[in-house]
Amino acid sequence: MIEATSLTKRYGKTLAVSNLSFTVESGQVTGFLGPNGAGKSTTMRMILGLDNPSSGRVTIGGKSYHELKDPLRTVGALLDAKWVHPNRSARAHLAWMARSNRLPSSRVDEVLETVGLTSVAGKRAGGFSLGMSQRLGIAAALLGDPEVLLFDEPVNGLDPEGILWIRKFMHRLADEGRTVFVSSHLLSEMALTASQLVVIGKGRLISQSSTKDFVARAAENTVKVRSPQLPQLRGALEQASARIAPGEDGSLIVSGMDSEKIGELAAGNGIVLHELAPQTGSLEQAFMQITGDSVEYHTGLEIEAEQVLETAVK
Ligand SMILES: Nc1ncnc2c1ncn2[C@@H]1O[C@H](COP(=O)(O)OP(=O)(O)OP(=O)(O)O)[C@@H](O)[C@H]1O
Repeated sequence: MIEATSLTKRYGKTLAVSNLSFTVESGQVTGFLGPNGAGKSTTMRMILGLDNPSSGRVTIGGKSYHELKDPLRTVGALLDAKWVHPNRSARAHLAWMARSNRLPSSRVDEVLETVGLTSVAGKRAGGFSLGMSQRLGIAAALLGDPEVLLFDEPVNGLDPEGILWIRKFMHRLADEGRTVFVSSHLLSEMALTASQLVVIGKGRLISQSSTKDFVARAAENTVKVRSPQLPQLRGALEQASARIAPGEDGSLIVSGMDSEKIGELAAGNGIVLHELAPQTGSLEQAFMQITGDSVEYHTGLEIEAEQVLETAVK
């Protein structure tokens, strides 16, 4: 289990992580979701003792990374798949890692087998595709047979086959009872991979919940309503506990109530409607809205994300 308590990290004037508290349980995949620059990598580095918190604390099984007796047997991580000597073979790379961390050399062939790299184990890692490099990085993370695994944006840049492989592999690790914590900036990807979500924006916690609940919240549709009797309509909606936000051209954007109910409510109160239009956006658009002000910069990936999502839900 990973537990962060009021975790905070400053880099000069930048508050990269701010008062962040969350828990990651074993036996399931937990997604760490946030737009670019939200503070995911910084948090992961703090979990792994590669960065010290400015304040607060993060523990693995109750201990900070520096307090762990045998860190690699407790926690494994994939942060940067290209972190490997290009002229070394996959086997030599893992053997070197095992030796320098006092792990049994017998693990090398075991983990190569686990990630399906046995047949290319003697080849130069420098010639590996991104997908193969990711697998090698995962093999390295598994060397110490750790209970906790951290993956930072593991599917970035992978083809659909590579994405599917990683997703299945994570489920397998969780089914073995391990704690799996995986970061991503794509809700569509996390919706298919993780059963729990820790969502952050600009270093702050936005929500921690089951993926099902977060997706339901993100996908909640709104209804645009226009009426010449706006104050009366607003009053009736508020009384019926609908949520209201101002829209364009004096319209109201209503959530928590579908268009049929709004129409009936208006009719029941003798209110004239000029427009009653359900608004459906993509899940990824809704996610961008939820994390709204917390986006540091947009990348254009949102469009790609929508396409992935649309394929995923078909
Ligand atoms: N070593 C550092 N020095 C100064 N600022 C940093 C450093 N590392 C991260 N930051 C800043 O902290 C914030 C959070 O960055 P971080 O890389 O943790 O976000 P992220 O959610 O992992 O995003 P991305 O997916 O884009 O890497 C950003 O504003 C970033 O510029």
